[in-house]
Amino acid sequence: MRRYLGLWAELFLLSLRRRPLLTAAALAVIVGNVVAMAVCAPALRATVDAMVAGEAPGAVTAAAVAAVAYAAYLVLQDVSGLLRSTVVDRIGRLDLHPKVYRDIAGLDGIEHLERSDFLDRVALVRASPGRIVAGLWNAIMAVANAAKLVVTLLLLGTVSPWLLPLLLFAAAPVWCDHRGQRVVRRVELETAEDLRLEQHLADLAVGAASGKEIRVAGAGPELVRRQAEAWQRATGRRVRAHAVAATWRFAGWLVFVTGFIGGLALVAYRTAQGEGTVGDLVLAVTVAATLRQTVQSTVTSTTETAGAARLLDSFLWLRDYAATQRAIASGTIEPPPTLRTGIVLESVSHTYPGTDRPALRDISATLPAGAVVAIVGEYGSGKTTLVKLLTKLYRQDSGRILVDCIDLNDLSTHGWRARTSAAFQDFGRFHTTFAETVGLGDLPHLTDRTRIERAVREADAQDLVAALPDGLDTRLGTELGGVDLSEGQWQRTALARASMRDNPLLFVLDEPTASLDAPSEQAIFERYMARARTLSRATGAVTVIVSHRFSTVTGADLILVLHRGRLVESGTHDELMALGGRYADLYTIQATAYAKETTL
Ligand SMILES: Nc1ncnc2c1ncn2[C@@H]1O[C@H](COP(=O)(O)OP(=O)(O)OP(=O)(O)O)[C@@H](O)[C@H]1O
Repeated sequence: MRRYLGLWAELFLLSLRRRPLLTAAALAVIVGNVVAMAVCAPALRATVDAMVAGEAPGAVTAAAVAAVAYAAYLVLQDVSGLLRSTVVDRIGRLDLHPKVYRDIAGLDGIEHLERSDFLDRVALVRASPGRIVAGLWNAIMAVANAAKLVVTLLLLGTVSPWLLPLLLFAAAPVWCDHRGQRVVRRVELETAEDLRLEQHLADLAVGAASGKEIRVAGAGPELVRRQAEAWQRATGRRVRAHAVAATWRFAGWLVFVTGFIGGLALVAYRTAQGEGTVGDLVLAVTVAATLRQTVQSTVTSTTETAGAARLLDSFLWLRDYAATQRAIASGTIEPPPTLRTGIVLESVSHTYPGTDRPALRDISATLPAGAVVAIVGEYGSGKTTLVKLLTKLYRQDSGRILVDCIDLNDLSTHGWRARTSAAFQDFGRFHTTFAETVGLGDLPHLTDRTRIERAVREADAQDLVAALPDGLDTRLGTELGGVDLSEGQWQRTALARASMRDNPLLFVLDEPTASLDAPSEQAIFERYMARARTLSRATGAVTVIVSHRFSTVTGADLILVLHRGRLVESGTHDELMALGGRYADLYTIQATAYAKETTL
């Protein structure tokens, strides 16, 4: 609870700082609403008593006060809702959420993007913009409603202490409503899976991604039948649950009406006996009539405040996570202008969070300055993991990575990234203009046409650009009215993006040609080998190429062979072939298979 109070205090100060007028107005309206309610019923009683006593001026004044208070109560009630939703929306969407996104996007590593507990929480927080701030205002409303309840009880007490049990009768509809809602919520939870299934089947049946397969297989009608079945199962149970809730609500109202009539009969009896005034009777009727509403609002605002706990927990967890990561993430040393020694791996091991098996075990190797280093190995052998460590997307569990004798952990992440270029196998598809999608590879040169055109040439993508309707200015991505590209064409945009920086110290190509045909792949590799030589002369850059196809990397200066997370062999192509070990075996198998393919 202390953490929530801390968060609410912080949100309240944020609201006051960012929207001072709106926040103050919302608070003033809430307080005004409580005051108007406290004034209205006693003013009505005074009006009736003055009329009965024949005091016309007093009756008129009291009636005017009652009318103004009642009008103010109604107007402020409406305005309060409006102001609260405005402040919640503005602070939630414009101030709080962008801050959370900045915090998350600003994290150095990508561990969080591959953790399901993190992604679940992000999804929850994203789906509820404003609900975190609404939690604060629900808490304020819970306090205001409790104040209204106290006022109501005080007023009833002034008529007769016997009216105080009316609170219990007023609580009956709220309790019954709660019971009914519990049934609805339980059934909603139990049927959520059926509805998710229904949604999934609907997406499959009409979605573009699966459209071809569904049509060829003729599975459409079957999918629709299963979708309808899931829908009926879920909605049938939900309708029945709502009927049960309605019965509970009716029973609650019956109890309240019984108590209400009893209470009024009591006050009427006392008035007839001369123990109270007619004004008391009017006050009792007025206050008792609003009592249920007040109890209901108090319970609703309290329940909503408590109900937001899961969301608040997720939000606080994300913030803590971001703060912890920021605290450990970055070093401060700027990378050297050029590499002299290179990159040295000393007994590097890494296990992904939530897994038991190390993805890399005890890797020691030297990646000399200016060298082209190929990392080869079978699926899941740890190639990409090694690349993720070199680009500081993850931090190794043990061992050291030295860049010209400086520990990579001590290098400024921002500085190291500014001197790193990379094309990954799971490349991004940015739906913007072709020029921008390439220019994003080096943000300070986002609009530098000469550089973009050069990067396009390096990725051998000139023919692709020439075929686009507006050349470099063509918008990509059909959702935004642009052009869609094939897998291989998207991959070329990623390669061009990775070619934007002209002075990297580390140049990574992680399966950069997996979506390209064999001749394009060969041409690209030759081009990037040449680029690596140029970079090597300019900055001593290390070029790391990850590939499954051994034939493409035979020209590398050093080949590292990984197997189940271990470095099992290293050397040049000739050395490894002479060794006759794992590399030689796999190379021969691939070369034979390729030769068969080409002679068929
Ligand atoms: N984010 C992650 N969380 C947990 N385990 C992971 C994660 N990424 C990779 N792994 C596991 O680590 C091991 C090495 O994966 P890695 O992606 O480095 O292999 P790879 O050699 O690049 O494979 P591929 O050739 O298929 O790309 C695999 O067993 C993989 O399942």
